[in-house]
Amino acid sequence: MKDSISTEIAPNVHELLQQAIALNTTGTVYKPNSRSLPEISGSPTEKAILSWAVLDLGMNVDNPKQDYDVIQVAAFNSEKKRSGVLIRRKNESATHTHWKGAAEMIVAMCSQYYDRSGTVKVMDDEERTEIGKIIQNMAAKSLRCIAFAHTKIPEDNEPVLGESRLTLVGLVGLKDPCRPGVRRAVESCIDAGVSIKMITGDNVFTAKAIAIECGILQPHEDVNEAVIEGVEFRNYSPEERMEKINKVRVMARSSPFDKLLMVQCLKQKGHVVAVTGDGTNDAPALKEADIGLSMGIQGTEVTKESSDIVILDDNFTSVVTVLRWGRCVYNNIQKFIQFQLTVNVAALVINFIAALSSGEVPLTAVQLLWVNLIMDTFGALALATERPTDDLMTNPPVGRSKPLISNIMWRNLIAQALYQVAVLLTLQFRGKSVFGVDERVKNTLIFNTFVFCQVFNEFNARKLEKKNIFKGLHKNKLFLGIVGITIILQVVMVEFLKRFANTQRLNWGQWGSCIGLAALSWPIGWLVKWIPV
Ligand SMILES: Nc1ncnc2c1ncn2[C@@H]1O[C@H](COP(=O)(O)OP(=O)(O)OP(=O)(O)O)[C@@H](O)[C@H]1O
Ligand SMILES: [Ca+2]
Repeated sequence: MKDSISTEIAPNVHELLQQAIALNTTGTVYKPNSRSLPEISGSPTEKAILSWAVLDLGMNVDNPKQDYDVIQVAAFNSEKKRSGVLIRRKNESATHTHWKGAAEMIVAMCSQYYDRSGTVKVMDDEERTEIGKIIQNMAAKSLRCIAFAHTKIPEDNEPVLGESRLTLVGLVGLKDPCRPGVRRAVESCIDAGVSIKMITGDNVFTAKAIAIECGILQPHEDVNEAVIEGVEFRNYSPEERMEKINKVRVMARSSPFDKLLMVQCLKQKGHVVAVTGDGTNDAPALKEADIGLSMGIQGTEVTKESSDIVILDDNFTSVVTVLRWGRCVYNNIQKFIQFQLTVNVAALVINFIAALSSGEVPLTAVQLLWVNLIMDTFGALALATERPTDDLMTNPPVGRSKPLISNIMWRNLIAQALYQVAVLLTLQFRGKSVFGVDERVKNTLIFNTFVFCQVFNEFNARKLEKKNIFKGLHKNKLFLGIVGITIILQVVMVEFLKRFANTQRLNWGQWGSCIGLAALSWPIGWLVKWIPV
């Protein structure tokens, strides 16, 4: 196989290619000793080209380095998408220019080409279209197409790194296969209401093929508006850009500025934007994005510095994990806030009304401190440690301008707070006659009912929307532990800490009433969830 490739290339072309690959590169080949495999490093593209030359063509990249001096270098950048060198053979005065880069751009700089036998031919229009087709065909197979071009500058001419009238040496197609799991990750993101856009430096055809491969585009859909080139996007008026941006899903041949522009437009549209990237050319977009995710292994230092999250394993599927945990934390904070506000509203109202009407408050300072402990520390531990569930990934994303306390939360909160206030005020004003007890026992009844209302409501708070509040409960040991400890401590407060907590012992019937009243918050919570908001 190796031999068949290298013998198909004419000797003079082979030599030019060897110069081009060995001298016009930022990658390196290191061979510790003659028997070990060479270690190749550099950017992914450089690495691919060097390993093709060394391993498949059996080229020696050290020879050209010894024979030639590099006089001038035009380094690769994302704007120009090509790199060039000006070289001179030692003890000769003629110089050679080598260019390598994005195929159609390099071909546009050529006026001649080497044919199969290694003779130079003029590139007329017909051949130009033919070469264009070859590039397109390679791209349609999701290959990144790189072209090599050369020109010899005679000794009496001034040696400059010219960009025209070159001779095309050859084309190579590089495959960057879609990593396993990416397709599924893209799917999960789309299901979660996140739209995915691919911005790449590759040409339109390669970009389209890769986008189809990883599920960003569907194979047979009309991609007229979905695929766009960087220049086209750049040259739109701001209004046009705003109008089209939602439809664009793939942007090809983009410069770093195009990437940045895309993020700015999306943000202006009111979207929350996350960007992933590895190269220096992604840094501006990463910095501008709401969430910048960089790659830990391939990523350059600049990229990592500009990002908020570094994905250590370079795996796109980790984006889904980030999304999942991000939503989980947000959701847990919402649950906690809803729970806290309910307790606060209820405690405030009952003490306020009681103080106004009788001048005495039913809940003492120690009791309120205890309640505070339940809702702050214990509540946070119980509710905020809930692990992500699958249905988080089927909800639409929360918009930039959505309030933290949603209507759903207000609904649940108001219902529970109203119920608690109603029960506690009834106890305050009718408790003594209904239960036939004195002031102190009545106050203990209020305190005990109030605490148990929170215990039951803690279960309600586990789900903001779902009616089954017990789902996954057995997996949350911490929650169950906290509830258990709260109940035990409450019994101790009421039954044994009379002096400290200002309480009176309650009999079985009174305990039953407190718990029964509090338990009603479950059916109330369930009923309330039928009210659409
Ligand atoms: N080392 C290189 N030398 C010459 N041309 C290159 C080199 N690397 C990439 N190219 C060309 O530039 C294009 C990629 O440009 P750029 O690096 O701006 O894109 P990108 O979006 O960062 O791509 P990716 O992250 O997939 O590498 C490629 O399609 C290729 O034609
Ligand atoms: Ca890149």
